Amino acid sequence: MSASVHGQVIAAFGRQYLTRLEDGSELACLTRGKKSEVVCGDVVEVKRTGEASAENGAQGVIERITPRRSLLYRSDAFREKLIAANVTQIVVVVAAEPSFSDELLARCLVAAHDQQIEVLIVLNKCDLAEPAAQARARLEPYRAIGYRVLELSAKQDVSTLRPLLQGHSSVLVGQSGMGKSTLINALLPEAQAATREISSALDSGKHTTTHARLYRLDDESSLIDCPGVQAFGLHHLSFGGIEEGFVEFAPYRGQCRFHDCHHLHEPGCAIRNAVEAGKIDARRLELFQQISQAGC
Ligand SMILES: Nc1nc2c(ncn2[C@@H]2O[C@H](COP(=O)(O)OP(=O)(O)OP(=O)(O)O)[C@@H](O)[C@H]2O)c(=O)[nH]1
Ligand SMILES: [Zn+2]
Repeated sequence: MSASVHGQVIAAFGRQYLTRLEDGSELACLTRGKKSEVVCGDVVEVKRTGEASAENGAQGVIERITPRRSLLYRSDAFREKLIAANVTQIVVVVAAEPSFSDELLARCLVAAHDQQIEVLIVLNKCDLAEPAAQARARLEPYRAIGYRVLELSAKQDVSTLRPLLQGHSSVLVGQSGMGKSTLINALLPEAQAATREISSALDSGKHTTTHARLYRLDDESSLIDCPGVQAFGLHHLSFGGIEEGFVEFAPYRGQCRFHDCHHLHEPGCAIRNAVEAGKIDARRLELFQQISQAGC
């Protein structure tokens, strides 16, 4: 029996995982049991189980997941979908066009706040002047409440993004079409090659574009690319948890007339009063109402 070694999950393909071990080598692994709770970014204890065979690429088994610094996940009433573990920063990619969902953005920010993960919003395709101006205006409320917004054009230059990834374990999320792949390829020209290698190590090339991957940028920095998200359910968060994720509500929380105010139509609502006074953006309250009333 060989001893366990530590590694980090760098790709997840269904129930198969590629791990990078402490010595830099990579090992394809399975988990024990049926339910797969392992996610990209997890630091795991791995036991070697032998050489790969033609029908089974697995060469190790994940014995244990070490405690996570953070866990980003989405959920609906039925299931949870893990996104990334141990990240310190979420990079939400939106684009000048096609038009991005500000509800999805708001949901990502709530999830990040819950896990105490830093947020960076990247507005891509800023070479498209007119749509970029409109997108910038939609992001203005986010800047105003303190979120960092970096404008760039992934097709032209991503050098301004690099220093903001330094020292972080970042996860890149965004709707399909926002230019996430273009961004990754510009940051990591070797990423496409890595993807090919990973898919040959696991699962013979299936699912190449549909699962998360972790890329190392340097010794202190890494980047997880995950599939385009269209929905970000927050079923796992309470009303209060969602409220906290609307950070600009903080000064007014607990000041409504009713202790259990939902900030909908109740009289004496401090949040609605703040909107009327121009202290809170009206669209943000609308998003809060949508998200908190959606039941997830
Ligand atoms: N004008 C312009 N177009 C861009 C830029 N970045 C990406 N695009 C285009 O936007 C489209 C979507 O880009 P992708 O990188 O495939 O987007 P994605 O977010 O990875 O989308 P999925 O692969 O569907 O998840 C492509 O046609 C890109 O060429 C940019 O900076 N400027
Ligand atoms: Zn209220």
